Amino acid sequence: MVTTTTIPHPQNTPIQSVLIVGNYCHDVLLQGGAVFAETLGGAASFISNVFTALSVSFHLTSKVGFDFKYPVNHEPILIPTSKTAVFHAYFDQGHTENAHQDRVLKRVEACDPINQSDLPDRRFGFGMAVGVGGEILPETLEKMVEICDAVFVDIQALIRAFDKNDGTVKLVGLKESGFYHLLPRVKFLKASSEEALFMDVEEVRQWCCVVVTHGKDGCEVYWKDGEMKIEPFGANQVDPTGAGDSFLGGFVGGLVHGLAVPDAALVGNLFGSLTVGQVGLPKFDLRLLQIIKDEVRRRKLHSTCWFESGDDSMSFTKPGGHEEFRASLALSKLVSTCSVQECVRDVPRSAGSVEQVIGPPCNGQQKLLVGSVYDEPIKQ
Ligand SMILES: Nc1ncnc2c1ncn2[C@@H]1O[C@H](COP(=O)(O)OP(=O)(O)O)[C@@H](O)[C@H]1O
Ligand SMILES: O=P([O-])([O-])O[C@@H]1[C@@H](O)[C@H](O)[C@@H](O)[C@H](O)[C@@H]1O
Repeated sequence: MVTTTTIPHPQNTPIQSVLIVGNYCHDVLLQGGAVFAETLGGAASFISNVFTALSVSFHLTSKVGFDFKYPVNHEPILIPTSKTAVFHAYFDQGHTENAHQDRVLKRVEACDPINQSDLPDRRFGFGMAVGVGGEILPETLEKMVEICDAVFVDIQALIRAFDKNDGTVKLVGLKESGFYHLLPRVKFLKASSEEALFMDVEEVRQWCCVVVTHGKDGCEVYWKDGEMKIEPFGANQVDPTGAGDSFLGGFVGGLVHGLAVPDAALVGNLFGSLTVGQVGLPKFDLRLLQIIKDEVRRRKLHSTCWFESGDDSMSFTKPGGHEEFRASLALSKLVSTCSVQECVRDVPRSAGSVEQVIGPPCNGQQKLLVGSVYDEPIKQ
């Protein structure tokens, strides 16, 4: 259905392959009883967007139905007998008794699960289990830990349950999820502060590293022998959707580039903050990206990723210059607020093909009003 056209970036050759597993979905955002945006969604779409921005190569295993309506540059598996997963996000139904919850999510359509046999038959350095609608099964995660050196899991892929009548997303305890026994084979588990209430961080950190994101307050990393807070970046939030996904994309992208955990978590915080400033899937300013990539390259500590060598000792210590790295990333954000900008965007060129081009500024607010190339359905 959709083919990929990649314009090579001479000094930005994609590095080290990552396996992303999770379905794309259609997101409908509602406020005051009305739809204010419809966008491509799913953790897989936000993460691949960040990976493209950071020149990280990846393989995507994602399923959509016959009604999938967005142009994407990584082809999902089309299930002709199924519909694409759809989520409705209600921004004015947050439970006041739960300060962690900023929206109520309903899964109004589900797509097929991702089975072991859907995964590619080769090895990867990194795997990401990032389902949104219950599509990742315990056996799927089991195969991922077999074929990937280091697996990163978004807890939302494991603990979501869906109301039988209206699809309202509820969370179940991690222990009751059916995935608990696999945690010792997982490298990182990421949870938002709301989701972290459904696990015992003290217990889980004995088996795998845990990253808890705290919205505007940044994130916290827990490992067996320690923990640390990673400072946030400022943002003017217009839509929180995908912040956690983009965080994970930036975090893993940083690790793939050879950063230590605290520096990679800063890159995660940066992409989380860039995402909340736009509605739906964010577009990134080209100059901002170049600065981020230059800074990341300068910070690279290892020629290969640290867990390939099996040596964790240095990875959790904030390396010298961490604060300076944060300051330079913060400065890079200023570039995107300048008036004359250029942006990288994926433009549908003909039925079923997309191409990356550099174009005029992308203004997050504008996206809400006029839509964007990502938001534009493929014309039938
Ligand atoms: N309002 C905000 N300002 C700055 N950064 C934010 C904001 N909201 C989220 N982020 C960044 O995105 C990350 C993920 O956001 P969070 O809301 O915790 O996840 P989720 O989208 O899964 O609920 C945070 O750790 C932070 O780095
Ligand atoms: O906002 P976030 O928690 O990072 O992630 C979101 C999911 O929770 C949601 O189910 C999906 O519809 C969104 O597109 C996005 O992936």
